[in-house]
Amino acid sequence: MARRSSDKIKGPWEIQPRLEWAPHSAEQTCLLNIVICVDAEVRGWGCNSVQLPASDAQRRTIYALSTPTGKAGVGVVRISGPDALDVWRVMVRLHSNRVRDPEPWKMECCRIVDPKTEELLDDGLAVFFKGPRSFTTQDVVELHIHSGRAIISSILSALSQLPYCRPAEPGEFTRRAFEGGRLDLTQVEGLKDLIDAETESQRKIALRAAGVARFEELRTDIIHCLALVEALIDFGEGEEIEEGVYEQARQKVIALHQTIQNHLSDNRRGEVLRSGIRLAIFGPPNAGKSSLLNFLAQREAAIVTPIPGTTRDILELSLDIGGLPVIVADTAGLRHTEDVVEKIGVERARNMVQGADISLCVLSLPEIAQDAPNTGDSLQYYIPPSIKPLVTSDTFFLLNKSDLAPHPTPFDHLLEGGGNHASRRKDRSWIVSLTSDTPSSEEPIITHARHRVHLESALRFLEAFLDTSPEDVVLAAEELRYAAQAVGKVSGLIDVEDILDAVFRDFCIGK
Ligand SMILES: Nc1nc2c(ncn2[C@@H]2O[C@H](COP(=O)(O)OP(=O)(O)OP(=O)(O)O)[C@@H](O)[C@H]2O)c(=O)[nH]1
Ligand SMILES: [K+]
Ligand SMILES: [Mg+2]
Repeated sequence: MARRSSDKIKGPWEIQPRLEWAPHSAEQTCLLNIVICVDAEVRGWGCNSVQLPASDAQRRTIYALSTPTGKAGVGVVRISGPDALDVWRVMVRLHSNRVRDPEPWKMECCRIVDPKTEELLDDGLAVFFKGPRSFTTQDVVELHIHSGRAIISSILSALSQLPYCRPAEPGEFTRRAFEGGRLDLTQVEGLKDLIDAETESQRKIALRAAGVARFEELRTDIIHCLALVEALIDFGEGEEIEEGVYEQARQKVIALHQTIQNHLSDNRRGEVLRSGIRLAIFGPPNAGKSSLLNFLAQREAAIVTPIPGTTRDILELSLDIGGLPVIVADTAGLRHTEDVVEKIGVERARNMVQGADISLCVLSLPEIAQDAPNTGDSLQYYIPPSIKPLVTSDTFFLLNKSDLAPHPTPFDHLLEGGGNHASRRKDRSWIVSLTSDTPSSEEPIITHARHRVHLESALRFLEAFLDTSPEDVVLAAEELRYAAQAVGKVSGLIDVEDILDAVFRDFCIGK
């Protein structure tokens, strides 16, 4: 049974996987709803921004297999660059046998041939996307072929013989799309995450990033404020410009400041969802930690024996729990020991627990029940001394081996009631349901540490604007310009002047 040491769960979001753990017999099923809440101060989120190859000055034509290698119905070879049409001319033979250039954006049945020998490589489909109306904004040819190892390699090697073509680097098609203005940086990151997304929630977050460029909206809003202030510099209130313009800008900035602050106080949900939650299983020896890990993994990943001190090193597994990526670590049982190897294991276990986002302490219910004669006492009196220093308000407890415990146990009161508490079922199974009081706030938009850094800097510039006296219009405008640039860095667009011109023209209609 898992139970949080504090009643209220502060975390803003939750996982609600339903674990049905019945290591010993079907009758003693232990149903467990773990709700994992991650608090603001999670540690160690690295910046995982996309690594793209260096810019290709010559913009040569590149090619690659765009679908996974291996046996499949269809594989797609993509060719992008100024010579894509030449590739078509030397390798694609239309079934109609008519010699003509492709009709753009139309799928055509064709034979794909070796450019030198005219030898047939495969029968398939081909389509020509005329730039800039293509993914990369360049001319693109796609060859839809039968996806077999031999066919794929014959087509790729035919392409490699063409002097004007070279194999694409990882991410290079996307890079060209970005450089062609087709995607902004957040969309590129979203696309990469989408390809990498292993679990459902990650997929959703990635889709969101790829679809909505929310940062662009923010930036445009800041630029609107800037336009208002710039208008004052150029014309001066009361003359050609209506009264109260500065105040209008101020109010907008206050609202924007709030919006950005809300995004920043998302407790890093977006980043956590992307990189996975680190869950450490710990507790005294023989409590059943490795059994729990094996249950979660649905396989015998860790060695389980009745001998205390079985696990020594840390065993980490990446799991998908309720659609969230969770990195679960099994650790050595915590106890004082003179054994050199076990000692190191215990030290590693402590460090792991301290570095984890969530820790789950497994205790043997019969063992702690032995020392707990009084019903109604809090669990914390019975936590073994070796465990206590690692227990925080965010530690979950799992009271294991309930099948061996006396009935009633001194801890039944902890497990009664519903909602945020645990409840006990009549059939000796247990349900613990810990749900967050705080409804999940808005969808997170910050999925990379890089976004956070720029948003924080934008926030500081907006604050500086609000602190500037309206007399100092020029200085105030400068702060807004910096704020827009900071947000612009998220999407990789910093051409503030261009947008400013456009917005400014609109704003000054007739003045
Ligand atoms: N009866 C009963 N036995 C259990 C339960 N869970 C685990 N065990 C047994 O308890 C023993 C210890 O289990 P492990 O999973 O190795 O315990 P551990 O906490 O990983 O132990 P160390 O790695 O030595 O610290 C094994 O014999 C398990 O089969 C349970 O719920 N009920
Ligand atoms: K053991
Ligand atoms: Mg173990």
